[in-house]
Amino acid sequence: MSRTPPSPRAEDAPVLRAEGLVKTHHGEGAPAHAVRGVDLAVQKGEFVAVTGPSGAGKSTLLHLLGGLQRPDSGSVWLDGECTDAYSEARWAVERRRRIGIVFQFFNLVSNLSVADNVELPALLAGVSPKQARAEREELLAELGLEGKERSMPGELSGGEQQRVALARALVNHPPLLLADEPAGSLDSKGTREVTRLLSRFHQRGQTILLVTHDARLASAADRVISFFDGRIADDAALDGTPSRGVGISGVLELKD
Ligand SMILES: Nc1ncnc2c1ncn2[C@@H]1O[C@H](COP(=O)(O)OP(=O)(O)OP(=O)(O)O)[C@@H](O)[C@H]1O
Repeated sequence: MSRTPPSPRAEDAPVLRAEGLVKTHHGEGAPAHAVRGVDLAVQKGEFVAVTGPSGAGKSTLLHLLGGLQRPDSGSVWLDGECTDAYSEARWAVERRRRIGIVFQFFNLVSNLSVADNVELPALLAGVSPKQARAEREELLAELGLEGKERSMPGELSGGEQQRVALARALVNHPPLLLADEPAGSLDSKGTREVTRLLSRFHQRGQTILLVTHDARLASAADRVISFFDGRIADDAALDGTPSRGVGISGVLELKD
């Protein structure tokens, strides 16, 4: 019989916690052991970047943390609450309420205007149309998108579309923002823009977990996790706090 982990609802519980996460993808070829046992806690107000080579399992990890994929084993806690028993519908609700997600290719609804894209998650969460509109206006002004409300996503630059995606992810004031390569399809100007905006939201207290190849983007974080072959190889605060991981060289030695 499987044991349900305890769900302490402590005041100081991490915004996000994962324990023993494992995920293997079964596609056409050999099984891909994308996540091989990950323990992780993200505290309120942290800005964490997960970096690592292509295929290391970074996106899979982010999908597990946001409930977009289910782990084979292990558990995820949101604000101290275990998500093991969450249905798909419950995860969808929690993603609207507690987790904003930004993807590399924006995932905006192409036949909805900028304004409607940003307001949609608020309306789905039961916010009144008046309040959703007010939130949208404030965020679009903050993100330098005034005057673009009636534009369709296809009429915007990549950087602008990513700013709309950021507004949509933040419209319900989620305690946690997850971002999967948010600058992956942008040029260097767009990358600088996204980096600056994430830093600004972080300075205001937004908790962020970001997956990226981009060193500039990772350098905006205050903690960088190196992910290698499905495991955390290194986990270090950028203020000189000693690493808590075994180090990438340690992992390479272990593999040899
Ligand atoms: N849906 C899937 N079906 C089969 N294999 C998958 C699937 N998703 C990911 N994989 C495999 O799992 C491994 C980890 O992929 P993942 O996308 O998590 O890595 P990543 O570190 O995010 O890579 P990248 O930086 O290139 O996006 C890879 O070997 C990938 O091919």
